[in-house]
Amino acid sequence: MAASTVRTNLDGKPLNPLTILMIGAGGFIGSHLCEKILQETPHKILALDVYSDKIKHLLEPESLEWAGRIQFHRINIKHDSRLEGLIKMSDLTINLAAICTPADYNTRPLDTIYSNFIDALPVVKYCSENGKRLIHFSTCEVYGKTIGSFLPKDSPLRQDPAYYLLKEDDSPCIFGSIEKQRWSYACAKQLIERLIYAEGAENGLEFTIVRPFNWIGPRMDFIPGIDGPSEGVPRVLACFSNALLRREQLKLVDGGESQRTFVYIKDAIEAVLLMIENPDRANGHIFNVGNPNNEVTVRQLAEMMTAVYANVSGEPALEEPTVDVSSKEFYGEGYDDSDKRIPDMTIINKQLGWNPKTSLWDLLDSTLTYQHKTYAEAIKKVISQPTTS
Ligand SMILES: NC(=O)c1ccc[n+]([C@@H]2O[C@H](COP(=O)([O-])OP(=O)(O)OC[C@H]3O[C@@H](n4cnc5c(N)ncnc54)[C@H](O)[C@@H]3O)[C@@H](O)[C@H]2O)c1
Ligand SMILES: O=C(O)[C@H]1O[C@H](OP(=O)(O)OP(=O)(O)OC[C@H]2O[C@@H](n3ccc(=O)[nH]c3=O)[C@H](O)[C@@H]2O)[C@H](O)[C@@H](O)[C@@H]1O
Repeated sequence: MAASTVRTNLDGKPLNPLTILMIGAGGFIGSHLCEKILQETPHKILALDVYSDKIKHLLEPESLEWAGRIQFHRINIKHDSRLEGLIKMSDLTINLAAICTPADYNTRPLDTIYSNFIDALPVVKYCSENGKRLIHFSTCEVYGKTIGSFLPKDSPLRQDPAYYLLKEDDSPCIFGSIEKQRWSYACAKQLIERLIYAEGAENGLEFTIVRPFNWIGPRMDFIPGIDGPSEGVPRVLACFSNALLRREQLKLVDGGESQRTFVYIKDAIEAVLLMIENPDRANGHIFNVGNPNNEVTVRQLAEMMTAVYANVSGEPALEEPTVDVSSKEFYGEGYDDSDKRIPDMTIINKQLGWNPKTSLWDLLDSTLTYQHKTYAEAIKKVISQPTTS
């Protein structure tokens, strides 16, 4: 960034350098957000996480252009008295910390609820008490299931956007029964959203809530047995990448009929930077951030990833690249699913003028090129090792 450039926000006001406390900076979204802020803005980051592997390249070597603008704090927000001090030192707090892999929601519901609700409480409280701005990461899962999912399969109303389009200020939150522990995450996220909203209404907290719709790209989650637990189940991008790298079949849960819209992480991060730098337009709002043009069923996603990976790796795809598995077998008791997730973009368009750019083919191409370069050799080594009995 040229030192002489005067950066302005969407209303033409000059931008002053901010100190940003980023909680969960060492995760997938945090690592991309740190990169963007360091490369394109003069802001300082206090990066807080229990892990730093995904931002190691930003922390060292110290000779990098942004040395001095990022400081890592290895802190668990569950129990650390330094949290309030860091919030006080910052102009803005961004909270990304969460357990957010669906395999955990029904198998570790207590950890999921504590992580997404209880552990976020002090962050909200300290921001509110100290008059500090908060950008909190929620999820599109707060919408749960669509109204249309309760209609008969052949109902023409299912084609009507009124029955599936997810709107921040209008759509209801529809979860399954309490035994369906899948919804522990969505419910905890919904309650923290309501608490933040109430802090805004009653105590004047300046807040923005982000609802990401399946952001994907490099550094998402982990590859089991390589940089994560060998029995771990990450989100779908990493599950399918892992299978492709190992030349195993991609598992389609309950037929792979659920639909998702995927957005490229680099497009989504542009939206977050707009929120950071335009508080007058972002405060008090909840924003869907997704790409309504990139909708596929999970089965279609598997087919696309198989085709792209064959191209990227130069290895032909398996003759039968996918296999059906039941959700009970894959995730265990208590799993349930969102049927369809299309974000309404009216609010983010109006407030921030943001639109996603990258097609699903293009984002899968760059992401799977990254996965191949990063993991293919390591996987080959693991596979060639004799297994111990
Ligand atoms: N990736 C997506 O598409 C997506 C979609 C919806 C919502 N979200 C939300 O966005 C946020 C970030 O998601 P992500 O994909 O980067 O997940 P991630 O798991 O990669 O990142 C979360 C980070 O928070 C850290 N963390 C968790 N608990 C902590 C604690 N107690 N103290 C300190 N650090 C802690 C983790 O170590 C991790 O680095 C989450 O709140 C998630 O619910 C993400
Ligand atoms: O990314 C989001 O916007 C949100 O949604 C995700 O939830 P989900 O999309 O259900 O999670 P994925 O693991 O990405 O699964 C997507 C779909 O693929 C299916 N799947 C997953 C993995 C697999 O190997 N096979 C498979 O068919 C799942 O059953 C689900 O229908 C996670 O809950 C969160 O990270 C986040 O809040």
